[in-house]
Order: sequence, then structure tokens, then C-alpha cells
Amino acid sequence: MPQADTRAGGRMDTGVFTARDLTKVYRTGEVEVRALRGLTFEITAGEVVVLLGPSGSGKSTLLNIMGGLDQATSGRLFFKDLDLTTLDDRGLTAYRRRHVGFVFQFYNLVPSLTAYENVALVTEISENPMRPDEALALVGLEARMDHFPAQLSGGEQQRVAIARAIAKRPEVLLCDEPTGALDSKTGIRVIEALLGVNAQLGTTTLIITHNAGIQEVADRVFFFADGRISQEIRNEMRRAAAELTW
Ligand SMILES: Nc1ncnc2c1ncn2[C@@H]1O[C@H](COP(=O)(O)OP(=O)(O)OP(=O)(O)O)[C@@H](O)[C@H]1O
Repeated sequence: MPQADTRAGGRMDTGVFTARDLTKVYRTGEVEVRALRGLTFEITAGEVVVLLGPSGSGKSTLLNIMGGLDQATSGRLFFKDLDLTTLDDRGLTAYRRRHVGFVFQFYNLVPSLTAYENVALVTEISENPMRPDEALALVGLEARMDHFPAQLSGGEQQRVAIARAIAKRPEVLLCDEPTGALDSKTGIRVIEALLGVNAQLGTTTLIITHNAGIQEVADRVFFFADGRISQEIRNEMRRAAAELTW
């Protein structure tokens, strides 16, 4: 056992996330899919990490487990002091509500509510939220608060979804293909919004993408292959979103 696992709580001191030999096996009838084959990593507060790799290599599986949407099969995953791998459904739900914001490829906004009201849906049930207009200002949409989703572009809708995800001030923002449905100009604006939130709130941010160009805005890049992190790169200099092209 590594030393970190034998101390009280078994955690590392600096990690927001600490994973040790994390695996996930999906069983459907006779078929077994080994989606994660032993991941060990640490992510520190405020980091921006981009996850790249072919379809089926395990990126979403990892993000879902880190977000408390799914359970690992074996290994350990700590969020600070909290061992996510020992939590039951109720514990995972509490963890998710308190600490995690999600952004997905499709924005899942309520069409009959304005941008403001979509964000307010979350702030009304959170402990220490920012105001919906503050959250929308953080993603540059203060002038569009009263617009309905159908009156906004795809990128603007995604920025509303980001405002909704960060309005409860989560420590972690998990993004699964946030620019997947967008053209490059709009996608860059969405990445800019994510980096702006990271800079202003210090939110630890993970971004899954098929767009290799986005790796340049990350502190670190995890390359996935066949359920493993096959390579990890640390960028000495993070590129600004405005400098991206794809
Ligand atoms: N609920 C599930 N039941 C069974 N198998 C699953 C389930 N979810 C994912 N898998 C399998 O686990 C493997 C990893 O899938 P995952 O979605 O994590 O990959 P990914 O890298 O995110 O792919 P993509 O880039 O296409 O989203 C794949 O073989 C997938 O078919």
C-alpha cells in the first residue's frame, strides 16, 4: 500500500482528487467491458486538466466516477478527505450536490425559462450560491439574462449551462465534450468562459474533448488509451482561449 493509503483518512494533502489503481468493469449479461484498467493520478486545486483519447477509451467513465454519478469497481478515489469509493448512493448524491458542477455536450436548458430562470433553478436549492445575474456575468451573458434558450446561439446556451453549473460555487467543474456541438468560433468562446471561471473562482476543471487543439489551454493533459492514461503532459505555459484555432 502506498503511504498515502495508510494515514488517517488515507488522503494526500495537496490533492483535490487522488486516484489509486482505479478500475471500472461494466457487466452486461455475459459481456464484460473493462472501461478503466487501473488509473493512478492526483489533481490539485485550481488545475485545468484536458482528457483526450479515442472513443471508448474510458474518459466519460472516469468523469462520471469523479462526479459521483457512477461507482468504481476497485481502487480508491478521494475527493480531499472523502473516499468516494466507499460512499453509497445517498452519500454520492450529497457529494455531487455540494461539490460538483457538470457541463455536457447538450445544454439541457429548460426551453420555457429565461437564461436567468434556468440558473435560478439551481441557486434556489443551493447552500451558498451566487446570484443568477452574477453567474451569468461570469460567462459574459449579463445582457442576455431575459432571453429564452431559443433566442440564444448554441454557444450562448452552453454558457448559460456553465453559469448554471458554477452558480452553486462548486469546487469541481466536470465538462464532457462542452464544445462538441459547436463551431470553432463559438467553441472558443465557451472555452474562454470555462477558463474565466477557473481564473476567478479557482474551480478545478476537467474537460473531455475530441478536439486536440484545446489541450493547449490546460495545465495538464491526460491521454487515454484502452482504459488507461497512456501519457500525461504538463504545459509550462497555458495558451489563452483566444489564441486557439481548430
Ligand atoms: N453503462 C455502460 N454499460 C456497459 N458498458 C459501458 C457503459 N458505459 C460505458 N461503457 C463502455 O466502457 C468503455 C469506455 O466508455 P467511455 O464512455 O468511458 O469512453 P469515452 O472515452 O468517454 O468515449 P467517447 O469519447 O466516445 O465518449 C466503452 O467500451 C463503452 O462501451
